[in-house]
Amino acid sequence: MAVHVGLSYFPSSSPSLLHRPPLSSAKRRPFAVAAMGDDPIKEWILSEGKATQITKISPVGGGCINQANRYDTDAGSFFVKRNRSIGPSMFEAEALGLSAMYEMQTIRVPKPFKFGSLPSGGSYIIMEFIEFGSSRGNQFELGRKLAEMHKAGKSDKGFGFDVNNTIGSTPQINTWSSDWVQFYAEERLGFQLRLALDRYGDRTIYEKGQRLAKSIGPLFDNVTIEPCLLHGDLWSGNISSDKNGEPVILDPACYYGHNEAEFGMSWCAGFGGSFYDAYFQVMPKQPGFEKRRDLYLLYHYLNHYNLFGSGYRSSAMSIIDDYLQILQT
Ligand SMILES: Nc1ncnc2c1ncn2[C@@H]1O[C@H](COP(=O)(O)OP(=O)(O)OP(=O)(O)O)[C@@H](O)[C@H]1O
Repeated sequence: MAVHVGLSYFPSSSPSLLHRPPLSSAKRRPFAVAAMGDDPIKEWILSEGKATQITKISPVGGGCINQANRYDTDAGSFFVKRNRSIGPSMFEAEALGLSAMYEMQTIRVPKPFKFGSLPSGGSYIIMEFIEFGSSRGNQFELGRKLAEMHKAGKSDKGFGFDVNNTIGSTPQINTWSSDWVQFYAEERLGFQLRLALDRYGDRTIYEKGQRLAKSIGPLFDNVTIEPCLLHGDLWSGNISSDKNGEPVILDPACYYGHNEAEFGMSWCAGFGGSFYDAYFQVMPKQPGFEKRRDLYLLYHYLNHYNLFGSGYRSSAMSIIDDYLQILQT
């Protein structure tokens, strides 16, 4: 029997924070919802994927959260990720993020084809397979193309995204907001600070961090902030290049936000001078960029603290202390 799945974003077993009311289906579903057969991946590849035979299935290493495979067929290769325990909401968010970036036709991202539930539990996503080249690619091109994506990817709904997603495995709340400073203070910093309080009982970082979150307004004086489509989790593990040396970005946590927030993972992205030069040629540097830089690192340091423990606490705490001093709060 064909069963429709994925009619709500998050199954009832998911953390309630992830739940968002469904939007109108016409608006939010560029992908058909998968019907469940014995092997929905094979079924899709052999029907809409236009293959008549799958010649080889091989594992792809490198990811931590999901199991990845390459499917070779007579209609080309597909990249498939499976998660044995999480429902389709996570891959729906990945598909919507990839699709939003793909549509900009600026920087290369894999085209997402399908996501759905697995009959044995868990979920899958099928996307374009990209043959990676041997180099990390050209930093100048990466900066230029990323800036072009930021420039092209505008939103008339404000800051946020149509679905919540995850940053690492931490929920990332994307409820639309017209106010970036409030969005960043509450949905980014505030969310992580509450998590640190719940997870570690860390009242010091929570209270100081909340003081900072309420006082960041002056850091944005004289800046016009437009919502730009962000990859959201841009570190070296999610950056590659194709056979032609063109940059490719993968595994996003997309939302529309201030473009500078894209550099929040720069401490493990290896961006060099030519990357920033090219980026700012397309998206000029805004007044006060340097003084906001650490603020955007803070969200990811807090997330690393929440995900991986106390090794990241001091980095987050010293950013908070420095800003409290600068802002005299
Ligand atoms: N579209 C693609 N085509 C070919 N290979 C890919 C593609 N997307 C990802 N890969 C490769 O597969 C590996 C795993 O993918 P990915 O990082 O998306 O997995 P994940 O388990 O979801 O992520 P993570 O655990 O890193 O958050 C990547 O390191 C990359 O080398």
